[in-house]
Amino acid sequence: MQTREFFVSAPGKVILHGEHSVVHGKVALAVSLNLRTYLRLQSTSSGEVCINLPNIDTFLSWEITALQPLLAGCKEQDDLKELDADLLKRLREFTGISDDSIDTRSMAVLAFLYMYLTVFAESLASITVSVWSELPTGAGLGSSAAYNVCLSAALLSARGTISSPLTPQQESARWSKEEMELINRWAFMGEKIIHGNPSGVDNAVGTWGGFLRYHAGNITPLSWVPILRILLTNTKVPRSTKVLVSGVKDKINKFPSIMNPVLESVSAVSCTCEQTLTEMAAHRPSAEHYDILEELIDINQHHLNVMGVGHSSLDTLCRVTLARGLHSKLTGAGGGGCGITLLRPETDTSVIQSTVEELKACGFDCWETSIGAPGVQQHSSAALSQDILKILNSY
Ligand SMILES: Nc1ncnc2c1ncn2[C@@H]1O[C@H](COP(=O)(O)OP(=O)(O)OP(=O)(O)O)[C@@H](O)[C@H]1O
Ligand SMILES: C[C@@](O)(CCO)CC(=O)[O-]
Ligand SMILES: [Mg+2]
Repeated sequence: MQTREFFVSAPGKVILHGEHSVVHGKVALAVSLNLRTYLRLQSTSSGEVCINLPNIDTFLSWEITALQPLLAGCKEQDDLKELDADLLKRLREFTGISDDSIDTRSMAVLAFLYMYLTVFAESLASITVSVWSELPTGAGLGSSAAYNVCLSAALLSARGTISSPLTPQQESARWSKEEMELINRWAFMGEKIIHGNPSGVDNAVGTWGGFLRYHAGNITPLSWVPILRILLTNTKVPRSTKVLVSGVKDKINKFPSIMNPVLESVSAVSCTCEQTLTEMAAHRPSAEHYDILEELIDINQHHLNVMGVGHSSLDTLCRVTLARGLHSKLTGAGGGGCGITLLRPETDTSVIQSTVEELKACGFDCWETSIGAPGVQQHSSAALSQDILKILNSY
């Protein structure tokens, strides 16, 4: 390992349509956000692996010699489809993290240690990894995926499995298509640890960035989309993607003939939305196009409520925005967390301001966001803001 210091970042995401249904093989539309997770990796000579996660107040280190026995009997990870269940079991015993834990810190530590051990299986390296994010943790904006994509890119580069694409002249650089595919596949392993049964859409957006259609593992970038204005609201109600995803699965198993048509209908919403966006990009976006997008948002929000992933805070968001003619739905796993509101080009600034004020008065965070940010990148320290550097360099 030659790397002495290494910076990477990956974006969060919003799902426009298809959350939960996408776990069951249906179509989703998702887009990257301008909020990112940043990671600094340093090679050290301490004989330890250290992880600093200031967002979740977690600072831990382990002796490499204590971790080495966990790898005994480990198989080579070539297909990256399934987790190594025996290694995960040993890791859970080692860390004292139970199978049913959804604790924020435990999940982050388990995902890190699993990825570290499997990437560096041949020779465990002495490194310090620090991660800090602009994304709210566990709020539906893909914080887990951005975390896993950063870990995957940094660990694979430090190990030499993929290149370090940054040249001395560059501030930011991206990996080749093949390398990004590998980053995405390893990040998916981390998502499996944190989510239980992820579809892969979140790590795909974190890796590739931009606007994507995701269907049963197939990723199609959508380059022909109009510029959409979106208001993001964080209800600040905590929830766990893992619990919500498993709740939907239970409902499908209990009422297959009722739930399967709902999933199918959400898939049709995604496809109709994609068709409408393509038309909007090809011609001038019209009021009728926006009417369709708004109706699709309403239909999907009702479906998500049927799946059991709504929350009274999200009902409040929908009610407050609808009183001003704006349409909202939850985004990500739901159960609280974040919602999106579509702004029409003609929506008056005063309407947006009063909506934001009323939502803030409900105790929510609310801001107009910008979408379509680049996917995972390597950075020079000069590319990062002083604030971010200060946080990452303080460990
Ligand atoms: N900045 C971070 N530092 C450490 N751990 C993080 C960070 N961001 C996310 N995580 C890990 O990811 C978990 C949150 O994942 P979860 O999937 O529940 O929410 P999300 O990814 O924000 O939302 P969604 O999956 O609905 O988009 C946290 O509990 C923590 O384990
Ligand atoms: C709820 C879900 O559909 C999206 C979470 O952002 C889960 C997944 O796709 O893995
Ligand atoms: Mg997540």
